[in-house]
Amino acid sequence: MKKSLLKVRVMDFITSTAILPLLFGCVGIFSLFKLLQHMRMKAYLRNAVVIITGATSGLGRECARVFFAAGAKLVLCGRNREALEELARELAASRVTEVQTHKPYIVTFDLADPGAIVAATAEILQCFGYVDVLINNAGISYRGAIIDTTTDVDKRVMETNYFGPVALTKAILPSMIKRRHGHIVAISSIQGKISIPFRSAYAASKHATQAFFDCLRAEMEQYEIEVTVISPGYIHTNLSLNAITADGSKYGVMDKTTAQGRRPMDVARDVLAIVGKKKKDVILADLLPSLAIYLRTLAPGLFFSLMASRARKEQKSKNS
Ligand SMILES: NC(=O)C1=CN([C@@H]2O[C@H](COP(=O)(O)OP(=O)(O)OC[C@H]3O[C@@H](n4cnc5c(N)ncnc54)[C@H](OP(=O)(O)O)[C@@H]3O)[C@@H](O)[C@H]2O)C=CC1
Ligand SMILES: CCCCCCCCCCCCCCCC(=O)OCC(=O)COP(=O)(O)O
Repeated sequence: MKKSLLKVRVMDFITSTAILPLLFGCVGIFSLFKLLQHMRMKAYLRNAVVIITGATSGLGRECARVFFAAGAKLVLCGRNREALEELARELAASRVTEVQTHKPYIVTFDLADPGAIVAATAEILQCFGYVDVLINNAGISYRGAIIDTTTDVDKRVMETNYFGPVALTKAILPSMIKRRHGHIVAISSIQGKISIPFRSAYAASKHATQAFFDCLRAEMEQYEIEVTVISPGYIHTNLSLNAITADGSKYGVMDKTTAQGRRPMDVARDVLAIVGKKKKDVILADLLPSLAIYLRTLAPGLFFSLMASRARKEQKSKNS
């Protein structure tokens, strides 16, 4: 049959049957579903009390911008009060017309200090009475060979990336359980799913994060508390500059991979949508890291060989 004749026959079929109205109906229902989802997401975050840790820089700072614009009552956390105050001033000066915005509240504490976490939680609960969303975003990275790394460094990374967020989450949880409402978010990493050489402490802390919050999700379902783990790939932030090395000194280098990473503002917008949609576990990365995760699961032997070869190459370039 000629191509043009086939086209005419197909068009005839479409117009003479109920396919066209059905097609329009499906598109209409889909658009309506999307609109309702968007409205529900906006209502979920409007006036919600949202704690963001690590709001002084990078992803946390951009999350603060997008959650502020969504009408959340923000609690900005970090160690540097001046940086948080500057951000709060900037947010207050920004013009958001769509929703009513709220002056952010600032709390400074070090995630490596359990006493400070308890005091900060008490302050937040006294001020707001409750917390709707806790975003465990603060974190520190690390570069070094296991053989050279002091246990103090391993502990420092675990304290900031794992024990701190766990302690903060545990401090907030009872108030959420009482209300049978709340949402805990953990910003993990692709390195919470796969481990790459010379990142042992960081990858271990992110794997532990994934495991803890997966357990939490299961335990909290009965209280209607949501748990979301987000695993981003590289983001263009100060993470590598602030990373610590095997002896605990600052790495202080903007790695090429980090510099070429996604814009923190774009990742923050994704975080907002993921939280608004109450997703449970999301990988926010390009194809290669996503494939690497599948490879680790489906062909671990091959994945381990690739990582060993990567380690050899990195070691060689360090020695030369
Ligand atoms: N950048 C990337 O490529 C990726 C980042 N991530 C994750 O994203 C999250 C945010 O990192 P990013 O924005 O990139 O990095 P930044 O270094 O820009 O920000 C890290 C934030 O964590 C805070 N922080 C660090 N240590 C402590 C501590 N002991 N107590 C309290 N706060 C602390 C810092 O605050 P301050 O020092 O001012 O107190 C800062 O606000 C981290 O969990 C990171 O692992 C995940 C995947 C990729
Ligand atoms: C079927 C073919 C699969 C090919 C897979 C090849 C394996 C390639 C390995 C890719 C490794 C990607 C690592 C991504 C790491 C990442 O995104 O980490 C995010 C961070 O947390 C960055 O922190 P850092 O301090 O390490 O900069």
